[in-house]
Amino acid sequence: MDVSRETQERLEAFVALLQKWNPRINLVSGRDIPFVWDRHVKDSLQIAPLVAGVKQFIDIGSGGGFPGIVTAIATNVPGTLIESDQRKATFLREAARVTQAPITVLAERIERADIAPAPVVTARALAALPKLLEWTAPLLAKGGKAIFLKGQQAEDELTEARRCWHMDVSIHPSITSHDGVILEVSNLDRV
Ligand SMILES: C[S@@+](CC[C@H](N)C(=O)[O-])C[C@H]1O[C@@H](n2cnc3c(N)ncnc32)[C@H](O)[C@@H]1O
Repeated sequence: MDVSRETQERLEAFVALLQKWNPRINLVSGRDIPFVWDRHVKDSLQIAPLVAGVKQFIDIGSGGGFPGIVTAIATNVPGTLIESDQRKATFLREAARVTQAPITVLAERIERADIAPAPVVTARALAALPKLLEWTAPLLAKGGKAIFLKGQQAEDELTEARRCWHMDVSIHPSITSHDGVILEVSNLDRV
């Protein structure tokens, strides 16, 4: 995905910070450190076109900032990143300061988050779809959509989730992982 030079520089500053902090906090697997750009940044960048143009987004279980920080940098859409691990939350705040990403960090458990719903909720590598939807529903504004980066179990998780939820789902193939998909979920409602 093409990004502007300014975005590229902000993303590079983010990756440099993550590489500096990772030995202390384990934001991503140590084995991934040489491949952060391909495995994590590019993977997260894929959802930028799906988020661009909305007023705000919420990213749940943000960890080291994937996709939350990358999305905020690439789109300049303001985001709230919910991450219960205090050390990771501190990292995310520092990443926002260094990169000028327009984010707010909520160092709280998702199920306790008391914030206004947003038109987009994102998540990556957090939980199976039924649990993700439980967490997402209260945070999603009416008419909004959820965007989940999922692995090869996505089809099975969708089957399971449809027992409890009505929803429309667009499935986009991942360009960074041959068995990964991006689920775009709208019209979410309990069965
Ligand atoms: C496997 S990591 C994935 C992080 C990131 N989204 C990524 O793709 O690299 C899951 C993250 O979600 C956070 N998390 C898990 N359950 C949570 C909850 N109930 N509330 C807030 N954060 C949670 C964990 O602390 C962890 O940082």
